[in-house]
Formats: sequence, C-alpha cells, structure tokens
Amino acid sequence: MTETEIRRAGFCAVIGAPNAGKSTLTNRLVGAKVAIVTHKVQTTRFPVRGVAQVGDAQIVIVDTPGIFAAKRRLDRAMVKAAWGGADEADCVVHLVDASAWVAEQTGRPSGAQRHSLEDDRRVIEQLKEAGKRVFLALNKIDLFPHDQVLPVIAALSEAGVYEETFLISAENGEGVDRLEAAIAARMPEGPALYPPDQIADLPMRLLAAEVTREKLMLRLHQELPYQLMVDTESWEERGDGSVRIQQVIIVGRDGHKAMVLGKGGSLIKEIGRLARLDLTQMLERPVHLFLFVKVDERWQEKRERYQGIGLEFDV
Ligand SMILES: Nc1nc2c(ncn2[C@@H]2O[C@H](COP(=O)(O)OP(=O)(O)OP(=O)(O)O)[C@@H](O)[C@H]2O)c(=O)[nH]1
Repeated sequence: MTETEIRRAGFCAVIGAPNAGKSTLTNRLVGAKVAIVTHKVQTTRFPVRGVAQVGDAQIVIVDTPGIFAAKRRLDRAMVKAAWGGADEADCVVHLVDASAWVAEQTGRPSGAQRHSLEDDRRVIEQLKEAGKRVFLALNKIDLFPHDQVLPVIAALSEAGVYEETFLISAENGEGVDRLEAAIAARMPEGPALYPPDQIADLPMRLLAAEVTREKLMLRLHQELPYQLMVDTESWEERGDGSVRIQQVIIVGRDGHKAMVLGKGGSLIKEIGRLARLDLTQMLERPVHLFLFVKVDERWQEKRERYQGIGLEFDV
C-alpha cells in the first residue's frame, strides 16, 4: 500500500508491567524487529516507536518502559517517560501477563508473578485516578487453558477502567488480529505520520546501541546489565556499501569492566559477534562493529547520559 492510501494515523501506547510482553507485541504488530526483547525485565528505557499499517490506518506504536515502583532516579525517569507516552496517545493498551493472574487464581504465583500482579494493580489505580479508559490485552494465553482466564477477566473488569478486553499471545500471534483491528479503528483521520516503509523512528545509532545492550543482558547476570549503558560513538557509511559502527559500553566499576570483557576478552567478542549478526540483518548490509568498555563511576547521575538515552533528568 502506498502513502496516499493511508487515511487515518495516530499513536498507540502499550503500557504494562516489566516482562508483560510489550516489546514482543510491538515487534509482532510492526512485523520486524524494532523493540528489544529479552527474558529480563526493564529492557526498554525510552519509548521506542514502531510503525504498523493496518488497512488504511497507520499505527505508531509507543513501546513504553515498564511501569513499576520507582526508587532510584533512573527508575523514576523511566516511569515518567512511560506515562508521558500514554498521555499523548490516541489509544492505550494495558498489556497484562495473564499467566500471573491465572497463577494467583489457582493459588501458586511465583515471586516474579507476584511483582507483576502488584504492578498491574498499580497501573489500574493510576488509570482510575487519571480517569482513563483503555484496552485490556491479556497476554501469554498460550501458557494455560483458556477457561482459566474467565475469573481473571471478571476480577480485572471490576475497576471499570477497561473499554474492551482482548485475549492474545504476542509470542505466537493468537488473537493479535482483533486487537490490531480495534487499535486501527481508534486512529484519527489524517495523512500518514511516517513514510510507510519506515519501521522505526528511533535514530539508527540508538537502535544499534540497544541491540548490543540486548546481547549484554542475555549474557550477563544479576544486576550488572542494569548498571551499564551502550553509546554508539561513531557511524560511518563506507563506499563499498558497508557500515562501520563503533560503540562504547560504559560501566560503573573496574570489576564490571572485567566481567564485560570476559576471560581473555572472550565475552565481549561473543557479544560483538551476536550484535553484528543482528545489525547486518536489520540494516541489510555488511556491518563492522567495534566495541570498547569504559569505566565511569558516576554515569547514572550525569545529565548528558540521560538525554543521550532519551530520558529527562529532573524527575
Ligand atoms: N509464552 C509467552 N511468552 C511471551 C509472550 N509475550 C512475551 N513473552 C515472553 O515474555 C518475556 C518478556 O517479553 P518482553 O516483550 O521483553 O516484555 P516487556 O513488557 O517489553 O518487558 P520490559 O521491556 O522489561 O518492560 C520474553 O521472554 C518473551 O518471550 C506470549 O504471548 N507468550
């Protein structure tokens, strides 16, 4: 479909607890890898937009950072960014990990599931306070028999904040068509907001940094992945059609640097290999990726670092 055929266009914010599946859903709606998906929580630090086209509607999806109890400055900035995205949207989807609610109904929620339930309840309270009515998407329905979700729907409907409920699996695509059509119907009339072939408005440098950070999150353990950032320092298009990307991984301590490098530099080499494979696929051309590790004890407190990852500092 060409640009002229788009008659409606707008923004859809996907909000929800960390690990609810927001990035997976965004990627499914867009049909390409845009947001970063990992099994760890709080991957997304800023609204990543993907552009999906459904019939004559263009949907700009804002994949918001996880909304959760904020203590540290960085966490508070993430929450603020999440609600900012929801306020400006034409349509808001509250994405819920339904498997946590089913586990609660059947009496055996895990620790992580209990956190997820608390976060969902907090989001519902905040929606209630804000007087917002949104779509409820119960995700991960591939994990349990469908009849177990009925009492969950009843429990969640009590708050009166949901206009419509959708049962989906962002992972295998079940039920996503209906949700997609409902979101499309909410888009206001107007011309396309982005060229139709553009899947992400996230600057490519930022996206490339996120790819490397995803690989680090998958390979490193405990808290370390949350205590580092990746910055794309240079991006050079070459005459032979390839691109040379140089990135610095900033950590808070010398010990962390050693962990990121791995024995004899083996870990960073593997991270670089995996990131390069993804980037080559995304950019559809050869990529030369160079990674460096730098120690900066105070990066989390530095204003320019926040702005570099798209967050406000004064929160
Ligand atoms: N079984 C199943 N797993 C899913 C589904 N959707 C997402 N997941 C998994 O849940 C985990 C979290 O998914 P993400 O998409 O990263 O979650 P998120 O809400 O974006 O997480 P944050 O960025 O931390 O806020 C990943 O391991 C996904 O593969 C689903 O429909 N079914």
